[in-house]
Amino acid sequence: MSRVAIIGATGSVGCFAAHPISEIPYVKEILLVGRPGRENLLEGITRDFKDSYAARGTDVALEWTTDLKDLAGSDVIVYTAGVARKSGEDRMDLAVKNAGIVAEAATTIGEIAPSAHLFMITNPVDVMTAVALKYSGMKQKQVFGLGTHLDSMRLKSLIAAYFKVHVSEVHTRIIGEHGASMVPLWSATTLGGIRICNLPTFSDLPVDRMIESVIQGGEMIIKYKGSTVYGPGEAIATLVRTVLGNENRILTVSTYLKSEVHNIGKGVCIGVPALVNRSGVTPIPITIEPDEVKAFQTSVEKIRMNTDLIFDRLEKEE
Ligand SMILES: NC(=O)C1=CN([C@@H]2O[C@H](COP(=O)(O)OP(=O)(O)OC[C@H]3O[C@@H](n4cnc5c(N)ncnc54)[C@H](O)[C@@H]3O)[C@@H](O)[C@H]2O)C=CC1
Ligand SMILES: O=C([O-])CC(=O)C(=O)O
Repeated sequence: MSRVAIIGATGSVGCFAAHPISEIPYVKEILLVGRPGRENLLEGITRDFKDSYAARGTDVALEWTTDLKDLAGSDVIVYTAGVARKSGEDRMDLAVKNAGIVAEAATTIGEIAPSAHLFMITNPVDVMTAVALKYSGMKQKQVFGLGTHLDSMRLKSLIAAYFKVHVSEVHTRIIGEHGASMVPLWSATTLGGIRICNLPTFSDLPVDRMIESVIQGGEMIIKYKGSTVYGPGEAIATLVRTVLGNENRILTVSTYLKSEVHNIGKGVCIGVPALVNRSGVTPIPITIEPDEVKAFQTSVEKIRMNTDLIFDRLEKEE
């Protein structure tokens, strides 16, 4: 039975994620981690959750801490701490601020919990995954980010609604940046197991409008309600369950690339299909259409440039 720690647990996403994570059958302990000075808030959140566990009949031990040393023995560490964007900002605008926070925490995590899986949520998530990987010194398999999994779920929902089918009938994938340069893989999108491009109605599908809606998905929610919570929270729980349950699912997460996608992106952390199980995350080799290759190349270069800028800055600050 496993122990999951959530760093940034007083924040919107970290706090909500504790709820679906507590429903995962393999989870026995949850540790909520917050900053010093937030003790009362952490105690309040913990008491409130414990009431919900009693009401639901959940047998999970829930504790809180402000000391990263308590991360020892964690199987998965979900990292949600840092600044969130406001409406009108780009996720990349958070890079400088969040990189400093992530680098410091990742260094400690690498020392305290070197065999845990470190699962990054903080934005810009692809760059933060690279920072966490470098500063934790942990293995590539162990450090991964939510990447374009949530974007893929947003597209899945739009396609299911368009065709009026259950979401489970739709398989789709967005790769690349968790941001404006994301790349939808229509070539890998199926409806009831049939490639969507082979459906007579495919030409009517408003693909550009759908992708624009996914790109703007987070922005619109932030504009209307302040933060995205339930989508990311459930998506986080899916990844935690897949790792702890050794479920061998193929999910689109941000991971360290070698040559898996047409030899593009060596050394960059970015969203690609990956096998996810108890040993961690392994990108799977794929072949995609020429226009998708081109778009992925553009997305990779954007993330590479921003990651390099952040690494330079962090090195100068050291
Ligand atoms: N990858 C994805 O799909 C998603 C990523 N996010 C990202 O997750 C992060 C958290 O989002 P929210 O929970 O909405 O933000 P929030 O503002 O509600 O919570 C932020 C949390 O980080 C902590 N924090 C802030 N500054 C810190 C510092 N200097 N050191 C340590 N901890 C610090 C706060 O105490 C709080 O617990 C943001 O970067 C956001 O962009 C959010 C949703 C989805
Ligand atoms: O949009 C944001 O800033 C939060 C996020 O990454 C998402 O919900 O996709």
